[in-house]
Amino acid sequence: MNSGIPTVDLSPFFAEGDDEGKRKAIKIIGHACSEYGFFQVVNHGVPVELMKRALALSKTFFDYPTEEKLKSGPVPGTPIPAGYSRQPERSADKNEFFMMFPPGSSFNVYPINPPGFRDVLEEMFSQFVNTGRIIENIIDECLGLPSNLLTEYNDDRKWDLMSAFRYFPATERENTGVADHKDVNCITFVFQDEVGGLEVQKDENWIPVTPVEGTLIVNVGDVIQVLSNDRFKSASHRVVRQARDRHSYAFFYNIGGDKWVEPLPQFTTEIKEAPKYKGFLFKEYLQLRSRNKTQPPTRAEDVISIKHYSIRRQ
Ligand SMILES: O=C(O)CCC(=O)C(=O)O
Ligand SMILES: [Fe+2]
Repeated sequence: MNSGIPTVDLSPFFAEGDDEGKRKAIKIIGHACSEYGFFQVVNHGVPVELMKRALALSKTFFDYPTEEKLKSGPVPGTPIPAGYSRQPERSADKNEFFMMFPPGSSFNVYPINPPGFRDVLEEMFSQFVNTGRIIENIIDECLGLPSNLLTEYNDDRKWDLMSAFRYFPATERENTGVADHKDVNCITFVFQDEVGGLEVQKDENWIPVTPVEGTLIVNVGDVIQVLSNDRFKSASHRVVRQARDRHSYAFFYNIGGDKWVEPLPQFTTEIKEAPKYKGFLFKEYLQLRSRNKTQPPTRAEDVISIKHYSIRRQ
């Protein structure tokens, strides 16, 4: 099925010896990351049955009355809203979500019902971390970096997070599920139910990503764009609401907040190219980005994106 973005079979990375298969996959992913910033994967290691179960359980959860869902709302005073939340009324984004940090994190809040939801969420989280490592190694290869460079740099898994989303049906006047944005993190995984609605911007066009069961959508975020000095792009994407409720999961393979992010020497000094970004502390960027939501600027040009750090040349 033509879903609009390239599809890659990751099975060679789970078997010994298929070097030809690996080379092929690396070639498609390298091309996809520079042209689209997005691709999708099959045979990615996350069990398809687990993904289906996760969607079924989150649908059950989001169908509960609000007061029931709010029992697993964020603990007051925690810096990040783990558990169940709904986008603020004035936000353009119209969705509710359940967010978690790595299993064992003291921020996490889990609902008692539906039974099994917590186990499935925790299992999904660990599976995503494994697939994240594989993609990270592939990105090293695609970019011609020493193997393990990204894994050694990205050695703090505490900042990873996963969300289950429910988007409300479009109305006659509004259809924004998530307004267009670029992800801040390293690598994002998304899967959506059969309703669909995710769209990726390429050049001036919005490409709808057709839902295919068991497929994971992968995109590179701003961190990879900066490290690669724009070799790989963090693409704008959005969710357009449909006639029916739409459910999805997103996993954000992040980096530690204390990491310094700047173009790697392999793409600057070593090849005598100018850096396109100044360096920054990751958590400072996260803070600026979260302000876009908590105190939305009135002028569109004041919304913070990775351009905030770009070095403009005459
Ligand atoms: O729900 C989705 O399909 C994607 C959500 C998304 O882009 C995000 O949360 O950054
Ligand atoms: Fe996103």
